[in-house]
Amino acid sequence: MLTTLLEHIHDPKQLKALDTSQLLVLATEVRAFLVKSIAETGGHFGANLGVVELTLALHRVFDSPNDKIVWDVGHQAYIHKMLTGRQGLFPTLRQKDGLAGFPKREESDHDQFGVGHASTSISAALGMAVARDLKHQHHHVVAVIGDGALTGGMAMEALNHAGHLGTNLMVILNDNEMSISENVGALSRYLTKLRSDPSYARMKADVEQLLRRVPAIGNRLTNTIERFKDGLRNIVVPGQFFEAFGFRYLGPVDGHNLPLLLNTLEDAKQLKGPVLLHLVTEKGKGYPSAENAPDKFHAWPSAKKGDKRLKSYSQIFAETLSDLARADRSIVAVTPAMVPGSGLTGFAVDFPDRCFDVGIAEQHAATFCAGLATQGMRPVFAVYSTFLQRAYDQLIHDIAIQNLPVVFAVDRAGIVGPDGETHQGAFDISFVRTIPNMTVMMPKDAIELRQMLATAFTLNAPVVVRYPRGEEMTEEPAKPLEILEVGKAKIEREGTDVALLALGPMVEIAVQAADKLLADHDIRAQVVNMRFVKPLDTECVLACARNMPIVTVEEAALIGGMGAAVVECLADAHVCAKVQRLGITDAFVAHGSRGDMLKELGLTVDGVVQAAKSLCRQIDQTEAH
Ligand SMILES: Cc1ncc(C[n+]2csc(CCOP(=O)(O)OP(=O)(O)O)c2C)c(N)n1
Ligand SMILES: CC(=O)[C@@H](O)[C@H](O)COP(=O)(O)O
Ligand SMILES: [Mg+2]
Repeated sequence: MLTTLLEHIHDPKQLKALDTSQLLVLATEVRAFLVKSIAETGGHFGANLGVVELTLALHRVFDSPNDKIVWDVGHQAYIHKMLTGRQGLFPTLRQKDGLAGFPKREESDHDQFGVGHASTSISAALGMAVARDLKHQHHHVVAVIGDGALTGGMAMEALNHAGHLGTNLMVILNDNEMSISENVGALSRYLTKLRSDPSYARMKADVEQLLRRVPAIGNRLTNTIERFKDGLRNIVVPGQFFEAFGFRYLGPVDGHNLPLLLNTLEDAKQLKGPVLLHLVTEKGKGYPSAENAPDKFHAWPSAKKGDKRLKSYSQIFAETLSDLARADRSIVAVTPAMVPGSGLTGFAVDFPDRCFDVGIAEQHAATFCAGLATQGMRPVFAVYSTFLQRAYDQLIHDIAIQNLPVVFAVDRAGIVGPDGETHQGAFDISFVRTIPNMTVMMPKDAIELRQMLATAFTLNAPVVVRYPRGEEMTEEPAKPLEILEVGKAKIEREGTDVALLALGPMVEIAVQAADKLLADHDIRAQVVNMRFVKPLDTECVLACARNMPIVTVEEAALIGGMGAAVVECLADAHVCAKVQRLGITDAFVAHGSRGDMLKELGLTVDGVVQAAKSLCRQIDQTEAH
């Protein structure tokens, strides 16, 4: 049987024994393995194909885990995982109890920093470098950051600090001109200039040659000459931006030329102080469809939908927004580098002047919305729940205190599935509900999502509409869209034995649980679609609590969630009631399918039935005594 080089790599140290031609063979094998494996499991695709040579070169030149390699976002770390003893786990990628889709410290000593969100690598690597210095150690620290992630404010803050400290740190900028979709912004334009202007490369070579010829004689003269050299460099040598931050800039270098990469890394490794190595790579390299449409192959494309009426919540949000925007010219959409994920591709085409991709910059996006709102615009901040965490102070300081009418379209709220801990939308209710002036709602289905968006624009205050990752059956909405009464829950099913207070997609689970409770246990459950977490329908909650025990069901953290709001309401009204809360317990939810993880949390029909049954049994026992 034919064996491959890759099969025999269990430790990156083994790469040191391979010559360049063997490494080139290995690169081909890695690509083939990656394509086959991700086609089976799904996962992040294009970014990994783009760093095959880089990852091989890094593990050949550096000595992981003693040398620290820190990946930004981490969606491109699959090859790193393959080369560090985890190749056999790829069939379990992003599945429950399987290999994680991002680096995780508990998974391997080679994963130096847990990640999933963008723009953290330079800060984390700098922390590691400073710890090394304080402990008088001598290893290398390397951060690998993409051109998209570099647009994040944190990356700039870290460059600023690293340049100030001046310690040994290598930052590798993996520039493929792409974020998930095309990278945007002035910095991106600057990188394009560095990459593509042949005169830069020519001038750089000429100047370096000229500088080498200038003789260094005598101290005073040397200083003058050095100043002259620096001046010349600043005029014509690319990388001025990074040099101004205190980094030595190297590049641009072809990130797919393995021999060149090996030499460049070996040289760069000898340099002292902060160094930025600018690599030019291609997202999707080696897989033509991904090379031609890197945005579509950021992750392996999901199977085509069979039923045309099945749409993602993101699509329903964006279509509704387009309808509303046609009627109201003040509506604008703002997204932090998530045009396709948020469903905004069509909106961006229809309203190019009213759709703003601000790059990976959630903090800026929030305050940008605030500014728009002060001028009478109606900004919609389309953001994943997990990434909204980045903008908490902006939410309070820039939006809520001034009671500005920003609509937060909070996508991926609840369990997201295969991305795991870093991406679960667990906390938004807890962190938003505590802020004065905020309204928080969650639709049970597509129709309600449309109604809630329309309702949000009737309020002259900040509003969160949260909705899950997933698909919904959708019919053409009745027009005009019904405006909901703010703070009013809806009783979906009358009952007398137990009240199931549910939020979002959990309403359907509760309805099915009520059917089962009646059929199998003769328990009549009342089902309430809470709709609003804030303001809470306290009248409805108290009416339920006075007559029956309560089970709350939500796809959100229990601490601070909708159930917590119900319990606060009872405490404030001095009403004693038996309440069982179902939701995300005080632990991070790992990766796995959405279904698997909801099951683990008891957020299923059976989970609700069990909880309701046991509450009713407790009450029967109390009454029997
Ligand atoms: C704070 C944050 N916002 C948004 C995202 C979603 N996201 C994941 S990868 C990515 C693009 C990153 O682009 P780049 O760093 O250039 O890496 P590439 O995929 O091009 O290799 C985005 C926007 C994220 N992970 N974290
Ligand atoms: C790495 C990252 O943050 C994104 O690529 C994320 O995985 C996208 O998630 P969705 O698939 O839910 O859009
Ligand atoms: Mg990129």
